Amino acid sequence: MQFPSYTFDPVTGVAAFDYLLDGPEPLRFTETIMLPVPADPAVPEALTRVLDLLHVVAGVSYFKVGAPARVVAPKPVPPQVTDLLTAVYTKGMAEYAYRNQLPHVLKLTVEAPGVIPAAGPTGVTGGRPLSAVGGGKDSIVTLEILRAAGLDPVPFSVNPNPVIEKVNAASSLPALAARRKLDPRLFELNKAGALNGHIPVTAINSLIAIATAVWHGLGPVVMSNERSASDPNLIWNGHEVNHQWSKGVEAEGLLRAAVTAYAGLPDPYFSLLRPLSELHIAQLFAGHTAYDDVVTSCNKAFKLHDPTARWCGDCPKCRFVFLAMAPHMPRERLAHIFGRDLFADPSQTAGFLELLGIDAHKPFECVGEAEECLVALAMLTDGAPVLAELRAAVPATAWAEVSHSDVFTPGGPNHVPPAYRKILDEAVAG
Ligand SMILES: CC(=O)N[C@H]1[C@@H](OP(=O)(O)OP(=O)(O)OC[C@H]2O[C@@H](n3ccc(=O)[nH]c3=O)[C@H](O)[C@@H]2O)O[C@H](CO)[C@@H](O)[C@@H]1O[C@H](C)C(=O)N[C@@H](C)C(=O)N[C@@H](CCC(=O)O)C(=O)O
Ligand SMILES: Nc1ncnc2c1ncn2[C@@H]1O[C@H](COP(=O)(O)OP(=O)(O)OP(=O)(O)O)[C@@H](O)[C@H]1O
Repeated sequence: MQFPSYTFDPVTGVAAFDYLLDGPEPLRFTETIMLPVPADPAVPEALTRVLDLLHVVAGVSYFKVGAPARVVAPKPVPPQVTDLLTAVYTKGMAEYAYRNQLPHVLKLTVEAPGVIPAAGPTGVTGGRPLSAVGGGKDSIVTLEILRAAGLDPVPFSVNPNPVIEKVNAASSLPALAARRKLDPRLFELNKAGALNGHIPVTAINSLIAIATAVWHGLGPVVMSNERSASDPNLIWNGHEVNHQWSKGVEAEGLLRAAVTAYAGLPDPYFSLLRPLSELHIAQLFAGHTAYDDVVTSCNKAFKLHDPTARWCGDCPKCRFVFLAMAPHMPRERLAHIFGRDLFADPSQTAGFLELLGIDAHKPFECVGEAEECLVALAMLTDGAPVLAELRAAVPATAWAEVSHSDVFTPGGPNHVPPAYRKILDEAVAG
C-alpha cells in the first residue's frame, strides 16, 4: 500500500488524502477531511506534520480492502512515528485480522523511505483544552471537570451527529467540528463483498483533533478514554485482540511520542479519565442531570448512514452502561435516560451474563471489565427479574474477588500531566 500525495487548502480547511492499493488491479482512493478554519488561517509547520501523520493513519480504512503485505509510508520519519504506524496497522487492525483470519496483518511492519531524528519539543500546547466529544457519558464528565476547574474547554467532534450536537447544546459551550468523508468507492467495494472489518477510529479522530488544536492555537487535546479500554478481548495466535485498541493507554503513549518527535508539540494529547474505571465515570456522570435527555453511548446511534437513533436498548454497550449507571441513580431516572428498564426484561439476561464474563469472551464493543460489572451487580440490592437471575448465575469464587476490587480507586498507567491530575483528583474527591 502506498500514500501517493495529499493536498491541504487553508482557505477551505479541506485536506484530500490519496491512497493506492497496488497489485494486478490497482485501487485508488481519496479521503477528504475538512478542518474548521480559524480567523488566522496561516499554516504552522506543526499542522503540516500532524497532517502527514493523519494521512498514513487514516489509510487503515482502505488497507482493509486488500490487507497488502507491505505498507510504505511516504516520507522519512523518526522511529517514534514508524512505531506508531506499525502499531496502528497491526494492533489497531487485530480484530479485523482475527475475524477475517489474516494472521500476516499482525506481523507487518510499516516501512518508511528513511529515518530522521526526533524534533525537540518546540511548540506550545498550554492554552484552552480541546475536548473530544462523542456524545456519551465519558466526554460529558470530562467537559464538566474541565469547566469546573475554570479551563474554558472547547468541545470538538468529527462528523457531529444530532446526538453530539444536542450534547454540545446542553453544555452551552461553543464547539468546533471537523468533517470526514470516506471515499464512496469503499462502500461500493464493501457491497461487492470486499474484505471489511473494524478499524482503530479513535487514532484517526485524535489526529484530526490535534490538527484542529494546532491550527486554532488551542490544546492540549483532552480525551475521555477510560482504564478498561486497554484490556484485550481475547488472545489469538499469541497476539492481543482489543476492539478498543486505539482508545488504550499504549496507543495514547505511541501517539503522544510520535506527535512530539515529528511535530515538536509537547504534551499534545492525553486522556483525563485514564486512571478511572467505567463504573467510577458513571458515578461522576450521575452528578450531572442536565444531559439526561441527550446523552447517548450506544454505537448503533453512530452509523454513518443512520445518524438519528439514541439507545437501541439491546446491545452490549447499552447493557453495560445501564449496569454501570444503575448503582448511582434511581431506576426511574435510568429508565428515562434509556427509554426502558433493561432489568425488567428477562430476554436481556444472556447479554448481561456475557458482560459478567460467564460463558463468553468480552464482547467486541466498548464495554468495561467483567470485574466492574460484578461490582455494579453487588451494589444493586433490589429484586428486579434480571438481577435475580444474574445473582444466581455468578459463581461464589467471583463474589469473593469483588470484595477486593479497586474499581473506585484511581490508578494504572496514564499520561495525565500533573496540573490536570490535580484537577481530576479534586473532581473525584467531590
Ligand atoms: C458505528 C459502528 O459501530 N460502526 C462500525 C461498524 O460499521 P457499520 O457498517 O455497521 O456502520 P458505519 O460505521 O456506518 O460504517 C460504514 C462502513 O464504513 C467503514 N468505515 C467507517 C468508518 C471509518 O473510519 N472507516 C471505515 O472503513 C466501516 O467499516 C463500514 O464498512 O462495523 C465496522 C466493521 O466492523 C466498523 O469499522 C465500524 O466502526 C466505526 C469505524 C466506528 O466509528 N466505530 C466506533 C463506534 C467504535 O467502534 N469505537 C470503538 C473504539 C475503537 C478504537 O480503537 O478506536 C469503541 O468505542 O469501542
Ligand atoms: N465523533 C467523534 N469526534 C471526536 N471525538 C470522538 C467522537 N466519538 C468519540 N470521540 C471520543 O473518542 C473517545 C472514545 O469514544 P467513546 O465513544 O468511548 O466515548 P464517549 O462517547 O465519551 O463515552 P461512552 O463510552 O459513554 O460512549 C472519547 O474521548 C470521545 O470523546
